[in-house]
Amino acid sequence: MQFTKMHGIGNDYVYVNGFEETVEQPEELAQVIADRHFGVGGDGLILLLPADKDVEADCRMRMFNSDGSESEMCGNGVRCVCKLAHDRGVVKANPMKIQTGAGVLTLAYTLDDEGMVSEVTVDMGEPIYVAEQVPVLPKHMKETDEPHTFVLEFLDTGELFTATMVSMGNPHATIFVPDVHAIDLERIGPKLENHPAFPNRMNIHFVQHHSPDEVTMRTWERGSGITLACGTGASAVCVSGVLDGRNDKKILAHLPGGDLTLDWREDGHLYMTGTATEVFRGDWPE
Ligand SMILES: N[C@@H](CCC[C@H](N)C(=O)O)C(=O)O
Repeated sequence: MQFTKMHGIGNDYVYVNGFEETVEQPEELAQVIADRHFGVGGDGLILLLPADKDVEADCRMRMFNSDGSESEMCGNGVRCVCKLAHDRGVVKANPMKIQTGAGVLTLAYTLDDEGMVSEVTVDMGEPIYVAEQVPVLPKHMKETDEPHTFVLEFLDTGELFTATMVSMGNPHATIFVPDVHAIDLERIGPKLENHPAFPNRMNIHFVQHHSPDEVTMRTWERGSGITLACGTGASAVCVSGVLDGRNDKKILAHLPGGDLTLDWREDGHLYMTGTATEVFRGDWPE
């Protein structure tokens, strides 16, 4: 089976072109192929597939975290799927329509001097910020004055975290802090991901504002742990900041692996712009 290693600002996945290859058990494959010591290495596995027959789209993305769990969406991944589909000659449409677990998304892209996709703007659709739909279980948290913001408590240590909940098709909790680098993400991340308030677990983001249009964020991803970037997460961060009155509707987000631009426009849709990069190709198993 041929694979391609790609990343969106350091959020790296092993990609398989399902127009050419068949993957029997993606949940199992994700765990072994994404292993950074015994496999190719990555934050998970992403498949480029034909769209379902009853869906109007150019192709389909399925994404699996490194623990084998499937997520509805991956913002950095969908930009790379767009690049893979275009650069391999599978889809040439621009804009391109990609079926995901969060619906059919529209992506517009620019090409580099060699005619390969370099930067992609994704219409991420309308964010969801009704707590029950994220989903979160309010009975396990303390309410605040904002309907989408709750206080979470660690029962063992008594630590409190005020988090704003937004779904971009997948669930995100954003915690605003004065210094993002002071957070012990390795300790706190898994405890928040698996908090009883989150029936489907949770992607966790700590965010520091520099100004109303510039933030730095660090992420603990559901099913993958610490990653260098999260595109759905950055989108949720932008929306959470607007809901909490902390930032403008258009922001620049600095993530450990690079930058994304997020724009929550008048049409109610969130637009994310960033790069997509191919690193190498190979055969699995060798
Ligand atoms: N890194 C991704 C999100 C991947 C899925 C996430 N871990 C989940 O389980 O929802 C992104 O760029 O959005």
